[in-house]
Amino acid sequence: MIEIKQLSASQADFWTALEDILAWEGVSDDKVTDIVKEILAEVKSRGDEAVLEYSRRFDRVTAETMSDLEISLDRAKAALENIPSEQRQALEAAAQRVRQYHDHQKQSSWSYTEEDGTLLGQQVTPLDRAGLYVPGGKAAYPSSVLMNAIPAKVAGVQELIMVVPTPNGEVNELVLAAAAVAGVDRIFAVGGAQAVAALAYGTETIPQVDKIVGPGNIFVATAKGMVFGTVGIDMIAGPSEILVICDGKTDPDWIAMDLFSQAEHDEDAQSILISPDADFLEKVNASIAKLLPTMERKDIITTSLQNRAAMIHVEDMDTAIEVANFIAAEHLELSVDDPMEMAKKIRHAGAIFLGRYTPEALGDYCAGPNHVLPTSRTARFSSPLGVYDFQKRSSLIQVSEQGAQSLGKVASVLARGESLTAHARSAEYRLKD
Ligand SMILES: NC(=O)c1ccc[n+]([C@@H]2O[C@H](COP(=O)([O-])OP(=O)(O)OC[C@H]3O[C@@H](n4cnc5c(N)ncnc54)[C@H](O)[C@@H]3O)[C@@H](O)[C@H]2O)c1
Ligand SMILES: N[C@H](CO)Cc1c[nH]c[nH+]1
Ligand SMILES: [Zn+2]
Repeated sequence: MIEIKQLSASQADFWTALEDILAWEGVSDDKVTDIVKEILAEVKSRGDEAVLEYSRRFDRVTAETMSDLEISLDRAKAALENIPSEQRQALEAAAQRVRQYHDHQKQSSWSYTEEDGTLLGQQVTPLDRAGLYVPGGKAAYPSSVLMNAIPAKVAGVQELIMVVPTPNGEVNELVLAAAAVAGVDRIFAVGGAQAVAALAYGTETIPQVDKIVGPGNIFVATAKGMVFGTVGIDMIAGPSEILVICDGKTDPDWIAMDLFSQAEHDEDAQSILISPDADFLEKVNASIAKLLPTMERKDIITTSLQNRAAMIHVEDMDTAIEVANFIAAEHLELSVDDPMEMAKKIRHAGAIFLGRYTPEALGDYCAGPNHVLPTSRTARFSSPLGVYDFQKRSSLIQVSEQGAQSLGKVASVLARGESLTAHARSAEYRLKD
């Protein structure tokens, strides 16, 4: 019988117990840090040769040269032609919804003109070249291809370089088909820290990019953290998480399966249920015991639930909200009568799924919003991957002759206060008297 931690928000040590459950040990592993540092240094100095060596070692590919690891766009288009039509239609339907949603996020340049003719504003431009990391070690993620590539395309990024590991040299046809649907420009069958390093520093074959986006395991996340500064990154995403708040009136089998849906990603994934109804928590425990043996990935789910899941009993919904805001989960399901009212009180969550008919899984594939989301409590300060991650802003300043008189005096005083004489004189040269 699977043992899931049962907590009560009224127990004396509740908040410390919760913090223990939320702590993700993977983040502070010195061994991983050392391995990733070495991989980055080797790829930086030896380029393709090092990428090939690591791909042979970690992904067991048999490629002789880096060009063997480039997958042509014709190959991706052929994959799209050859997958079953049901899969092609699903990919295209999902892509269309993701595109439509992200179209709303596109930011435009803006400016305003002051009375004296001075113009101020921001010019919004896309990145030139983005690197898309598509995870592929334990499972293949065509949906992540769409979620990474489509916002970049909407932003107007000129070149999208996708990397994806192909364990044992096995290429996933749906991943390639998704790359064709989303308009990726180049694809390399490379994963892990070596892929991140290649995108960050560039190699003889893999072009250097301006920003690397996309989720991945601890090696990928650590590498992204280390190359930040050389290139931009979207976020450091940890294992998937789901938090469900339920009033006890949803079918317990539905809630059990929603918890499984994230647990099946990874042994380190986290699933938490909060309810004011103690009997309901028991019913979900029973559903879990009943449904677990039917799951294809029951071993991963079992480890994830045993190590990282929790059932939390609360006195009322206000406490449920307080706990949810503390957890700041990647995905938050509000399985209650009036989810919209409750959502107004949620301050921290990557994505909020409203109502009993909105399982998180629909957001993973086709609702439209991005599924690359802040994890490990980082929703307190970061947001879903979006078009804005592929756009940057330059300030626009055009001072009129008249404006230069008033601004010049202010700047001159402040510059002299900082003992920066060249600044002061530069402003003063434009003064008429
Ligand atoms: N947040 C999201 O949107 C999202 C989406 C999909 C997947 N995910 C998460 O992404 C992760 C994917 O992980 P994954 O492992 O399946 O694929 P991955 O592509 O992230 O990692 C596979 C790579 O890890 C490297 N690696 C493995 N063992 C290594 C070792 N001992 N030393 C050095 N390098 C090693 C290999 O190079 C391999 O190519 C999961 O945690 C999953 O939950 C998140
Ligand atoms: N739930 C994952 C993000 O945490 C995304 C995903 C891809 N495929 C299925 N799920
Ligand atoms: Zn998922």
